[in-house]
Amino acid sequence: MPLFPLRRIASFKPGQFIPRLSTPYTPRRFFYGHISDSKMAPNLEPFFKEYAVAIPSISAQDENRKDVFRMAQFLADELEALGAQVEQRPLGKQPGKEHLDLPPVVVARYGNDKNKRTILVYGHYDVQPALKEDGWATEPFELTIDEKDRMYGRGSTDDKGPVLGWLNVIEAHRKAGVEFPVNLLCCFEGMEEYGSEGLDDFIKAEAKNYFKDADAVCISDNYWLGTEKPCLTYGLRGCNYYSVSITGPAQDLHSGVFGGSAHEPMTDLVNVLSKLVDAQGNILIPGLMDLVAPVTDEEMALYGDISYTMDNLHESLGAETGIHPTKERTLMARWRYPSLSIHGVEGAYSAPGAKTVIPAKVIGKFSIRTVPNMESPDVNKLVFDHVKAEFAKLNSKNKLDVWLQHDGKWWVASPKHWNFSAASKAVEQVFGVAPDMTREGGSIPVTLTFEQATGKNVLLLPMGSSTDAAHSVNEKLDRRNYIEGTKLLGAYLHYVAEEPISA
Ligand SMILES: C[C@H](N)C(=O)N[C@@H](Cc1c[nH]cn1)C(=O)O
Ligand SMILES: [Zn+2]
Ligand SMILES: [Zn+2]
Repeated sequence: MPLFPLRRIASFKPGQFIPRLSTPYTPRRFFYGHISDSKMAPNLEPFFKEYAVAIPSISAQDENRKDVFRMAQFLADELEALGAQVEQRPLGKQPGKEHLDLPPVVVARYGNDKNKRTILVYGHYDVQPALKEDGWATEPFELTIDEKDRMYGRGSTDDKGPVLGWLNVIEAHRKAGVEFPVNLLCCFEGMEEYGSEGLDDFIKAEAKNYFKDADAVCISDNYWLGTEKPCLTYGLRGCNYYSVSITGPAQDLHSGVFGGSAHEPMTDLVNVLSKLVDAQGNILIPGLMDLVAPVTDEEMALYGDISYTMDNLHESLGAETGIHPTKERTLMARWRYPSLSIHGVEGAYSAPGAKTVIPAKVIGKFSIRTVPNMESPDVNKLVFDHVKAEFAKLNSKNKLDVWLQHDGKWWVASPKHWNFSAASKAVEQVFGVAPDMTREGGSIPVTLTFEQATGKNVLLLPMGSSTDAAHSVNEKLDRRNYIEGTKLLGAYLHYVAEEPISA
């Protein structure tokens, strides 16, 4: 494959004419839902309000399930319009919530040339919850672009931007009249932010069917370590998500009448939660750290070379509240040690004001990010035993229950594979630097499943940067990352086509 088409794809700019293209190239899909951007406005469709960031496809909230389905339909329609063969595969009912259908997996094939490599790309079209009242400066489901070309909106970086990046790559090739370098298989799911319910079985079933031609897998669903230098990622932490409920009185109580004379669920819960993790991030569950693989000298030597500073951490935190004094210790805490986070309490009074209520039932939520060699059943046993033992020490007459909501496995692979070499060359082509090789603190539950079920190498190729605030308020994707990231995905596919077949 000559480099010419690659250069052409990798060097166009938004709004710039490229050969054989009658209109300026604009990755228009992402800009549906946004009208005031003058550069993009001429290319917007009149029905813009319906799409992409504008669809609140929140998988964790039952009332948004219809929106998750709408988002699947949007993607399927877009892929079909681009000439892909698309199917929406049902996954059945949601376990534990049988009144809800799981959103479909949108699978697609673009190209079926036996002489080309086949790349399977995975992404997710569901998003985390978001409310303006959480502290967003703009409406979370209206894409808003500021004067620094930062594109704000829930899902912008996690993971609608990267998913649409793959579609933009197809569109760019079609508009430019450039032959597509590989066959592309797409697998886009709608439950990733809720533990990828149902997808493991689907991947295992399709590994030797729909995905059988895949030569390698690429996932664009994580972030650079900083804001300037891209990275390729070869490891993820897992995630075990727990709920602990405490119930007592038959209904909420007046604290003046019952305070001091009844065991209070919220008091018990706060006591139990305080025994999980200390203020320095140390997990207080006996035996848990014994499950963690020891650090080797070889691994220790890797951290120093990574382009990361404490300033990068402070920039993405928006504060100087890091726990550890050095970048090495910070990266290890994020990549290779477990962490325990307390996320919230259902049933507790959280509105402004001073209501003097004693909640009758509260449910605390926490999760543990897991690492090699922690196995989920071992972690669960230690968690359940510890929570029950700490509750027993309170001598409360309330009732406690603790359970696992969902778990996802950690993953660490070898980056010594043509899949990573191709991505590395693409980063150098598009950004002019060699990428850092990183692991990631977040979780993409199906990564290991793809690796094991297909037997193929899996690469994580992120588009967004460390300041994107995924899962937080004011999530954004910089326009530069979106445009250059789209080029990166395209260039990667061209380099994949050039990698020696024997590798
Ligand atoms: C890294 C990826 N973009 C992501 O955000 N994954 C989620 C997946 C999840 C949700 N519950 C458990 N895992 C994450 O890491 O929180
Ligand atoms: Zn994601
Ligand atoms: Zn996410």
